[in-house]
Amino acid sequence: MTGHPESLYDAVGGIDALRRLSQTFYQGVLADELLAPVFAEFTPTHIEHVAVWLAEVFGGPDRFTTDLGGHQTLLRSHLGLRITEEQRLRWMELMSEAVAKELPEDELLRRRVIEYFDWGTKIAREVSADPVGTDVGDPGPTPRWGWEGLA
Ligand code: HEM
Repeated sequence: MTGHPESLYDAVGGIDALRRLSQTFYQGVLADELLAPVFAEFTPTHIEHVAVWLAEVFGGPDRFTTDLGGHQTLLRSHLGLRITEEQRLRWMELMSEAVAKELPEDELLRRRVIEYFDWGTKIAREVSADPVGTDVGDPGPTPRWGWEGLA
C-alpha cells in the first residue's frame, strides 16, 4: 500500500512496539476489577507471548509457531475461561487505550489493528466456553492480518 510498509508488523514498529503495547495493556488488565479475576494465573511471560503472537499475525517473524506451540496452543490457552461479552468488550476497551498510547498515529493502521482484536476476541470468547482439555482440532496456521484485513 502506498506510503506504508508492506506489513502491519513493520508499520507498528516491530517487536519492541508490540512489547510496549502488550505491557501497557496488561497493566490495565491487572488493575481492572472485571478482568483481573480472569487473569488470576497471570505471569509476566504472558506479555512476551502476546507480543510474539501479534508479531506473527501482523506479518512479522513466525516465532509463535516455531517456538511457542502455534495456533492450536493459542486457542487452548483460552479453554475454560468462560469469557463473557462484557469481559470481551472491556478487553477491547483496554486494548484500544493501549493502541492509542503505544502505536503510531496512523488512522488506517490503528483501525486494522483494532479490527484484528475485535475478530480475535470473538474467537477467544467462543473457544473459552469449552472446558479445559477440549480437542480444538487442527485450526490451521496462525492467521495473518494485513492492510486488507484477514489474509
Ligand atoms: C485477539 C485477542 C486475543 C489474543 C491475541 C490473545 C492472546 C493470548 C496469548 C498469546 C496467550 C498465551 C499467553 C502465554 O502463553 O503466557 C493468552 C492467554 C490468555 N488469554 Fe488471551 N488473547 C486474546 C483474547 C483474550 C480475551 C478476550 C480474554 C479474556 C477476556 C483473554 C484471556 C486470556 C487469559 C486469562 C489467558 C491466560 C490463560 C492461562 O492462564 O494460561 N484473552 N492470550
